[in-house]
Amino acid sequence: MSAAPATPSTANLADFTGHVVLVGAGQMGGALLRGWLFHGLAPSRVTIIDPRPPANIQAVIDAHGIALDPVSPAIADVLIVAVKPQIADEVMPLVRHVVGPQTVVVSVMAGKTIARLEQVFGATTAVVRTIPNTPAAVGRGITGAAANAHVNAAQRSAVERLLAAVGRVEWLAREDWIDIVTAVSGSGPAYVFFLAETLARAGAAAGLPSDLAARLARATVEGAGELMYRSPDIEPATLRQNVTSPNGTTHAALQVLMGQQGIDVAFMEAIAAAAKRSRELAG
Ligand SMILES: NC(=O)C1=CN([C@@H]2O[C@H](COP(=O)(O)OP(=O)(O)OC[C@H]3O[C@@H](n4cnc5c(N)ncnc54)[C@H](O)[C@@H]3O)[C@@H](O)[C@H]2O)C=CC1
Ligand SMILES: O=C(O)[C@@H]1CCC=N1
Repeated sequence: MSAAPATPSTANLADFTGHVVLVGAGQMGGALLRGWLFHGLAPSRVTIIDPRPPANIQAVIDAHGIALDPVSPAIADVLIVAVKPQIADEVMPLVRHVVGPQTVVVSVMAGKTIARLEQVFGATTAVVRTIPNTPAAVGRGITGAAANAHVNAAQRSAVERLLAAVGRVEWLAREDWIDIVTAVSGSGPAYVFFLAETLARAGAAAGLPSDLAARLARATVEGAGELMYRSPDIEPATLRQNVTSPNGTTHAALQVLMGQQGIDVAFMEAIAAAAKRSRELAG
C-alpha cells in the first residue's frame, strides 16, 4: 500500500496583504478564521462583523486583538459572507458599505446565487460563490467555488489562498454544479457521521453492549477515512475490495448494502433531495 503521511494544508498567508472582512464567524466562518491565523495571516488584516460570535471564536478574536464590529470598517479587498442563508437577505445590505471597486465578495452560503449577490452588491462586483464543509475546522475541508466574469486573476488567487487555509479547493466551470457539490461534499460529512451512528446502533441491535458498538463504529469510520486519505493513489473501490474476501462476511453485508433496498439507491435519492433543497434555498 502506498501511504502518504497526514499533512496539513500548505497554505501560507504570512505575506497576504489584503483586508479581509468576515461577516458571520460561526461554524464555517470561525473555521476559516482559525485556518487563516494558523497559516500566518496577520490578525490586523481581518475585520469581523458578527453580533454574537460563539464563545470559542470570541476567545480567538480577543486573543489576537481582531477588530470586531467596528463602527466604520475600511473597504474590504475580500468580503466573506458566512451567515445562515435564511438571514442573508437582511444582513447583506448592511455590509454593502465595505464593498468598493477592488472588493471580491465571497459567499459560503448554501443556495445564494451569484445573481442574488450581484443584485445586492452591484452588477459589476466580483463575486465568488462557494460551498465548503465542516472538516474545514481541522484543515481537511473541500470547497467548491464558482466565480462570475468580474473576478480577476489576483482576486481569484486571493480567494483561493484564503479557502486553501482550510483544505482543498475545486473551481467549478458552472455555477449550477454548486447545488450538487453542496449535496455531495457540503452536506457529506453528515452522511459519514450518520454512518457511524447507524453502524453503532446495528452493532448494539445484534447483541453488543452499546458503548462498545459505538467505539467500534467510530474508530472504523475514523480509520477508514484516514486510510483513504493516506492512500491517494488507491480508488475507494479497491480499498473496499481489499476488505472483501470471496464469499466472506463483508461480501454478505455488501450484498445487502448494494441491493435494491441498499445504500446506493438511498444515496441517489439523498443527493437529489439535497440538491433540490439547495435550489429551493435560492428562492
Ligand atoms: N455548517 C456546514 O456544514 C456548512 C455551512 N455552510 C454555510 O455556511 C453558512 C453559515 O453556517 P454555519 O457557520 O453553520 O452557521 P452558524 O450559525 O454557526 O454561524 C452563523 C454566524 O452568523 C452570525 N450572525 C447572525 N446574525 C448576524 C448578522 N446580522 N451579522 C453578522 N453575523 C451574524 C451568528 O452570530 C453566527 O456566529 C450558512 O449559510 C451555510 O449554508 C456551507 C457549507 C457547510
Ligand atoms: O445543511 C445545510 O443547509 C448546510 C449547507 C451544507 C451543509 N450544511
